[in-house]
Amino acid sequence: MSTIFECSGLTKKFGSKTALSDVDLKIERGQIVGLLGPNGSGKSTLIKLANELLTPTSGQILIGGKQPGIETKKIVSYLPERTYLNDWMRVQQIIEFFSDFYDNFKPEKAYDMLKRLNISPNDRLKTMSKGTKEKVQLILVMSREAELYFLDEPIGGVDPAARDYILETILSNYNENATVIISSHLISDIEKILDYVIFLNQSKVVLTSTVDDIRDAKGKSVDLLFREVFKC
Ligand SMILES: Nc1ncnc2c1ncn2[C@@H]1O[C@H](COP(=O)(O)OP(=O)(O)OP(=O)(O)O)[C@@H](O)[C@H]1O
Repeated sequence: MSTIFECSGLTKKFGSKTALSDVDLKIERGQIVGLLGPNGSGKSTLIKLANELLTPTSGQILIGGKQPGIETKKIVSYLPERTYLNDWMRVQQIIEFFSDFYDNFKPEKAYDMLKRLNISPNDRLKTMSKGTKEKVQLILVMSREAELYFLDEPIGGVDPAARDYILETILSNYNENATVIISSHLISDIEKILDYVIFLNQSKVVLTSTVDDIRDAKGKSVDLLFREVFKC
């Protein structure tokens, strides 16, 4: 295994507020990683720093051995917490746009996943429900053959019955050497697909573990451990 993402001494302050404090992490290739923590713990800040939407106050990030920049954007596919797509566009037009923009975007994958989730490529985003829009955005992000995927709260608006199916459909399409980092509050829904978890609390990493270790050594589900660690 080789490292796809690492950060050392990573700190982000907004004025007097510290959103991330001296975070050291190393994430290997070929894993699905849950970035978990209560509201305001720093999950989105970490993901935004990795995608250059923010710059660190101090510390360093390396993606595939390189600092975030043009080269890392080629290998990273990012689903932000808020939509950035023009919602008057039809899904088909967005797929054309992504095909032009990203060398590693595979339109056939996008059309296949849309079909499996019963979404018409002819529909405009603005006519879709919140959950369907989320599905479309996730499909677009996962249709790139990236080395690292960042999914910031990917299925919050999707109904519980559809979540498993979406996670399976989307993950069945991704290359097993790639790494997926998912931030989510829906731990019981996503934990079945996770290999590794990072717990953040109040801007710091409080636990990193393989999911197998949590289940075997601690005899707990990730959801139960999360509830214990973050009990109010
Ligand atoms: N642009 C900003 N200006 C000021 N403070 C910010 C900004 N962005 C984030 N913060 C603060 O940094 C901290 C971490 O925020 P972040 O959005 O990373 O948390 P999160 O773990 O993603 O939370 P949630 O689960 O609610 O999405 C919070 O206290 C938040 O208020």
